[in-house]
Amino acid sequence: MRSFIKTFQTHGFYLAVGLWKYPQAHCTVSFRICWTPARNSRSPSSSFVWIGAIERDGIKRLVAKSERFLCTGQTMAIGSGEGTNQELVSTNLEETLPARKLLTLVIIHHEEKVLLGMKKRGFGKGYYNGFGGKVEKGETIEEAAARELEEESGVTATDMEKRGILTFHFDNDPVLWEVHVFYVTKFLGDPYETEEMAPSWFSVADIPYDTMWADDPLWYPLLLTGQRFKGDFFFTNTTTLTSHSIGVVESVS
Ligand SMILES: CNc1ncnc2c1ncn2[C@@H]1O[C@H](COP(=O)(O)OP(=O)(O)OP(=O)(O)O)[C@@H](O)[C@H]1O
Repeated sequence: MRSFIKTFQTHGFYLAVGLWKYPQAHCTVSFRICWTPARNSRSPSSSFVWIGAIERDGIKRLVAKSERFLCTGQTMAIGSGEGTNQELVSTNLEETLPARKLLTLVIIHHEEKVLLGMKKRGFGKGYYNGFGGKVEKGETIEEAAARELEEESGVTATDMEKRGILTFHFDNDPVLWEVHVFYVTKFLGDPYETEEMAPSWFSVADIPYDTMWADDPLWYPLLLTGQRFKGDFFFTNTTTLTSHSIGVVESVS
């Protein structure tokens, strides 16, 4: 985590400006706080105005407009509620970010065709998709992508490149799903049917979007034309896409 916080004093007011960067979580938290000094040491709370923003994957959200500030000596805490008995939300802003689950998705594009698998069980059963799954403890995202590809299709990628990050928000799940998308054109072995997936080749013009996740037609064209991208997708009832934002980016690392 990289961070800075600066405080200023002027005309009886204090001003704090801060910035936290969380490269691991692709996230930046910034804030400006203006507050009046505490009236006395037994009443350390003072009124203040807070303007904060969380920027994640290039998308900025305003997180708060005003709250109460607990200021005791050199320590500062962000709280909600009134008065000095306010509930402490967190002294560590990282804890206020929503939980994320990391997943991978590998798309093989070879000789004008795309390899997709019909999912035979579990999440997304009945849909064609690339190959992937959850990142397990102790492995990198790249290792997870290579492992899932081998487990689900029997092939080994030799030129895997990360090309996209997609965040899925489901209205029935507080955990965000962060899917790292990898592009492969070279591989070893012949794909075969496994317990989880039945693979087939499709020409680019015949990708079966009708039997795929609703977000897929929004980013496959970017992937297949050499672009890098980041997107946010909001689903209700697990499979209905209600809104989204997607953009081409320079780098996805
Ligand atoms: C919502 N829109 C979506 N659009 C496109 N692809 C989506 C997706 N949502 C999930 N995916 C992918 O679906 C796979 C699920 O993986 P999933 O079977 O749950 O993982 P894993 O193999 O680890 O599970 P089990 O071993 O069965 O527990 C995984 O590649 C993930 O990236």
